[in-house]
Amino acid sequence: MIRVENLSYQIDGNAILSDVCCTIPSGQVTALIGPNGAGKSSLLKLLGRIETLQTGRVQINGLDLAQTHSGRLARELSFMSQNLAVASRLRVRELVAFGRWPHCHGRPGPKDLEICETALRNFDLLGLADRFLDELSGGQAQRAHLAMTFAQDTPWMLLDEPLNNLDMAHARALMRRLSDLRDAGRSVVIVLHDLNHAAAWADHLIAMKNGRIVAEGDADEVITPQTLAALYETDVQVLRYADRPLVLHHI
Ligand SMILES: Nc1ncnc2c1ncn2[C@@H]1O[C@H](COP(=O)(O)OP(=O)(O)OP(=O)(O)O)[C@@H](O)[C@H]1O
Repeated sequence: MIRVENLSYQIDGNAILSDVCCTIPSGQVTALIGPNGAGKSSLLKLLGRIETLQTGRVQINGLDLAQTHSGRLARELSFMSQNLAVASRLRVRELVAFGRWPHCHGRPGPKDLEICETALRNFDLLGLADRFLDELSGGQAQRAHLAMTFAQDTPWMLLDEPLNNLDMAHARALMRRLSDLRDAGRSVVIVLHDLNHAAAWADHLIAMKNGRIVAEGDADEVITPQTLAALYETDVQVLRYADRPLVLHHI
C-alpha cells in the first residue's frame, strides 16, 4: 500500500495540498478525480518523487519515499507525466527501451528486449517503432510514452491523465490492460477526468478539491450526484449501467 500521512505542499507560499492523509491499497486501480487545479497532479508528482516532499510522510510498500535510493524507487514505481517532454530525435523503440534502464542500465538482455517488444505490440506501435517521436500524432506519442512506462514493469504505476489524446478504442484498451495488470497483482494510481472510465474500471476513488481529499471509496460511494455536484459545482446526473454508475454531464 501507499500510506500518505499529513502531506502539505506549497508553491511560492500558496497552499497546493493541505494535510492530505490517505491509504492507497495495493493490488487495485485507484483513480484520483476532481476539478482543474484540485491538486491531483501535485499529489501524484509527490508520490512519484518528481517533486520533493515538504511536509508529511509517504511510505510505498513500507519504503520511506524520502529515504529510498533512486535506483530502488525506479524498480518500485513508474510515473507517466501529463506533460510529455518529447525529445524529437528519439525513435519510438529507443524511448520504450528507456523504460528498462532501471533494470539493465543501458545493456538490454533478451528479457529486456522481449518486454520492449511486448510493450510496442500492446500499444499498437510495431508499425511505428522506427519513427522519430516528432513524427507521431498526439495519441501515438501518448501510446509511446505509455509503452515506455509499461516496459519499466514496476509493482506500482502512477499515471497522470493517460487517456489524453487517446481515441475511444485505445482508451478502453488501456483501461482493460490496467485492469489485467491489477488482476496480476500490480497497483495503479491514475488521474482521470473521464468519470465514466473511473466508474467502470477503478476499485477505489479519491476525490480532491482545493488541495484536500473530499471523498473516498468505491465507485458507488464516490460517483453520486451530490458528491459530483459539490466537487465540480455543476449539475450532474448519475444513471446505472452494467451495475456501475454512469455519469451524464455533456448536455
Ligand atoms: N509550477 C507551479 N507554480 C505555481 N502554481 C502551480 C504550479 N504547478 C501547479 N500549480 C498550482 O497548483 C494547483 C494544483 O495544480 P495541479 O496541477 O496539481 O491540479 P490538478 O488537479 O492536477 O489539475 P488539472 O485537472 O487541471 O490537471 C493549481 O492551482 C495550480 O495552478
